[in-house]
Amino acid sequence: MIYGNQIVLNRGNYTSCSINILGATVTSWRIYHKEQLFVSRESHFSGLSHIRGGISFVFPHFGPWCMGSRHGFARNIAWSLEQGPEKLENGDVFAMLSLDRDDYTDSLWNYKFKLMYKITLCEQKLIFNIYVENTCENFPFEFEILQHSLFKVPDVRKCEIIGLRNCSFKKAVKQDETEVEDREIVNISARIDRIYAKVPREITVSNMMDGGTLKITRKNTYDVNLWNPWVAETKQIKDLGMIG
Ligand SMILES: O=P(O)(O)OC[C@H]1O[C@H](O)[C@H](O)[C@@H](O)[C@@H]1O
Repeated sequence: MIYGNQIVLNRGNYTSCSINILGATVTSWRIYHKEQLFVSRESHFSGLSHIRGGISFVFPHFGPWCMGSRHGFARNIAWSLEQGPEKLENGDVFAMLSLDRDDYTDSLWNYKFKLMYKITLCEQKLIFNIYVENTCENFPFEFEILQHSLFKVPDVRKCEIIGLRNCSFKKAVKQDETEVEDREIVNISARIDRIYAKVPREITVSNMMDGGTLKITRKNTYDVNLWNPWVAETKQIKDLGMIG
């Protein structure tokens, strides 16, 4: 179903996923009624800036960018609905969105590209397929991509992240220094902003909604960004709605 800018994948049994065409941002993922994602109530949905929360699509650059705003342009502009929402025989529902170069993206990053983003809602799983096409082979380009995901959890201090042991990481503020994670279980009890490199294909996060464990499995991506702004930084991010 499509409601204005929202594409809704409905699998029945109170399991659904909403995608806003602004940035192809996944703004809701409910499993049996329970919301799994955090989206700020103060978020702009007007296109003035990216949607604060959910799963946003970072492309073609991660972090501060000399060509444009932080984390690139893909999360700030409207994507097109290419296909769907469509139900598969097994009951899963998918939608395919796309983003093509245009004069605006040329003005920031002059490469001919097309992104295709397929989101499939399964019973207790979301599957993402990302395709990046260079539509002008004479001009190869490099890019960075990230699904910047903000999860809703009852108490982040109780979440246990497994799978990062022995991975090297850089702190976002000290990009030149590399350290190595020595913990089997990583907890979050203060501000954290790290980029882990060469992370194994699967990581898990326990004590998510209803005490469940989230398994994140990736293919052809190697780095993981772990960010929690904690109290002080949270107050500085105006559209998080935690001022005061
Ligand atoms: O405020 P944003 O541009 O959405 O960035 C939010 C965060 O994104 C990533 O997680 C970076 O590692 C952080 O340094 C940054 O604060």
